[in-house]
This record gives sequence, structure tokens and C-alpha cells, in this order.
Amino acid sequence: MSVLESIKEKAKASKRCIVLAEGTEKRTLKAAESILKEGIAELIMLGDEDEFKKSAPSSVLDGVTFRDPSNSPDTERLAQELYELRKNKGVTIEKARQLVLDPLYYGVMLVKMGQADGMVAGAIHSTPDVLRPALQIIKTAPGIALVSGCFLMEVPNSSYGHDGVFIFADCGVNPNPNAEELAHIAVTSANTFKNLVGAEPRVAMLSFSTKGSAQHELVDKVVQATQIAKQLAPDIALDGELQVDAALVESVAELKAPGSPVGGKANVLIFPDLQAGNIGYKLVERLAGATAVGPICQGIAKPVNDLSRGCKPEDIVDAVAITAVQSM
Ligand SMILES: CC(C)(COP(=O)(O)OP(=O)(O)OC[C@H]1O[C@@H](n2cnc3c(N)ncnc32)[C@H](O)[C@@H]1OP(=O)(O)O)[C@@H](O)C(=O)NCCC(=O)NCCS
Ligand SMILES: CC(=O)OP(=O)(O)O
Repeated sequence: MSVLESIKEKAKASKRCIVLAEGTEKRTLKAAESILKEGIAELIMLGDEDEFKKSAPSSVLDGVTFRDPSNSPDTERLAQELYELRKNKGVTIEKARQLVLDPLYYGVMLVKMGQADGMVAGAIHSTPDVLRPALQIIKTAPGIALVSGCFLMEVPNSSYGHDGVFIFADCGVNPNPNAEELAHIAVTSANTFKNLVGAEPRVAMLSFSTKGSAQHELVDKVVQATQIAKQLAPDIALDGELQVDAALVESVAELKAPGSPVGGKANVLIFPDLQAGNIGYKLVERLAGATAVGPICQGIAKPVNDLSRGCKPEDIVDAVAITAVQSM
């Protein structure tokens, strides 16, 4: 059974309630049909009611809870709650009433208030628009300072990583993490790998240099992040700085990084910044035909996960299953 199949099985066994904030979007409706058919989660779908009645297939119309934030009995109560949560940030009650009409804010409020276990959106909204309400309202998990975005990658017919399965990070949130932030991203990503894949993470801190082969301030950041991450989590197999070929390929690792504990067998790839991470995951998805699920938010107090606007319905199904498992 593949890693994603086993995640779906776990989700089915727990029947969590997940909000799909883009409830009238075509790929989301298709995904909802599969989620209901396979019993992966219960769904609350948000959007314009007329639009939903027009576009939802009958199985979805009958099988989900639908809410239109502009016409829902709990909108005013959620606005009051949002006001209480954000008044110290200058949000007035009028502003809170306006914000909850946006399904992305309304959906995050449902999760915050415990009426849903998690939320997925991003098929038509950009990442900043999806993540801002979650970061403002749900905030980081206890003991975590930084939320980051990883992808669960399943590369077909690959023996690299964990039989082709990887976590890539940060591909979604922090544009230019400093060394300390990069170290935190590495440690959180190792935990995400352990929780979702159920195997031991081997973390590579990626660069254009391997063990001093190039000198540059960009490399220095990765070297420093590696030191900090080792101090933060001495039990994790983690090494850097490594080029991606040294991280993945045994023979290259023997040449460039002999003795490295993760060289040639890394399954968690930490990119030095968001440009590299976002480009990297899309290259592997498009050129290697990998399944790429995410950005999965790590370090957030309750699961809210993003999608790429280029996603397929199956990616939304996978993201819902992962969201359900994260909420356990
Ligand atoms: C994530 C992102 C939207 C947050 O930045 P922003 O919109 O400017 O938001 P702000 O800086 O105003 O922060 C809003 C809140 O989120 C918090 N926050 C922002 N980034 C955070 C992070 N990485 N971890 C934890 N909290 C964070 C802030 O502390 C702030 O909290 P507060 O309002 O309670 O004080 C921004 O970093 C971003 O646009 N990242 C790139 C996303 C992207 O385009 N990805 C590529 C495609 S996947
Ligand atoms: C994750 C990501 O890159 O999202 P989008 O393609 O929507 O910008």
C-alpha cells in the first residue's frame, strides 16, 4: 500500500469533518464526490448557495453540509468571536463582520471554534490569501515559533528517498528564512515525515555546495542552519550542506560527502529559500510525474492546508486525507 493510500485508510477510520472553503469550484466539487464515495471525511462546503445548487452533483448536494457565509445563522456569532480574537490587532466589529463573509475567514473560524477539524483551500486563491487568516486566527502550535509549508511527494518508480516518497520544505510559506528559521523548518519537516510516512526521517540541508565545495554567504546560511538544527534535535539524522545529487545518490554521496549520515539516502529535502523550494517541487511534479500534495502547513495549532492553483481533483482528495490525519 502506498503512503498516500495508507493515509487515506487512517482518515476513513476516523471520519473527521473538513471544511472545503472553495465549495463551488469545479475541481473541489469533483474531489468532494470522491471523498464522500470513499468515506474519507465529512465535509462542510462554503460558497454562494445559488452557485452551489447549480453546480454540485446530487451526491454532493445530499452528502455534505453547505454554508453560505453571507446567509448563515452563525455568521454574526463568528464575527463576534473573530472581533474578540483580533480586537487587540485593531480589528473593529464592523471589520470582523466584513471578514467573516469571506469563506477563507469563515472556514478558519469554524476550525478555531471546534466546529470542524481542519480546512483545505487554494484551488482558486493564492497561498498568501489562504494562509493569512489561518496564521492570524489559529496561530502556531505550542512550542512552535514558525509555520512553514511542505509537500508530500510521491515519485513514481523511484528508489530514492523512502521508495520515492519525500517531504520537501519550505515550498510554500517563508520567502527567505534566516539560518535559525531554516533550522526550525528542518526539524518540523522531520516530524511531519515521521507522522505522515511512519518512517525515520533523513534530512538533507540543500545548497549549491557540498561540505565546503563552494564559498558564499548563501552557503554560510545553510551551514549555520545545519548546526542549529543539530542542536535543536540531536536525535534526528540530519546533514548539510549538501547538493541535491549528494543527498539522493549513494555513489555521488561517497564522492562528495563520504561518511555523511544522510548522503545518498535523504528523504526530507530542505531548500534554502522559497524560490528554490517552490521551483523544486513543481519541477519534480511536472517532469517526473510525481504526486505533490500541499503546501501542507506544519507548525500550525490546527490543520489548515493550502493547494496549488494548478491542482487536480485527486490532489484535493489527498490534501483532505492529510488534513484529517493531522487533526488526530
Ligand atoms: C505567509 C504570508 C502570507 C504571511 O505574511 P503577511 O500576509 O504579510 O502577514 P503578516 O506578516 O501581516 O502576518 C499576519 C500574521 O501571521 C503571522 N505570521 C506570518 N508569517 C508567519 C509564519 N511563517 N509563522 C507563524 N506566524 C506567521 C504574523 O505573526 C501575524 O500575526 P499577527 O497578525 O497576529 O501579528 C507571507 O509570508 C507570504 O506571502 N508568503 C509567501 C507565500 C507564497 O506566495 N508562496 C508561494 C506559493 S505556495
Ligand atoms: C503552492 C503553490 O505554488 O501555489 P500556486 O501554484 O497556487 O501559486
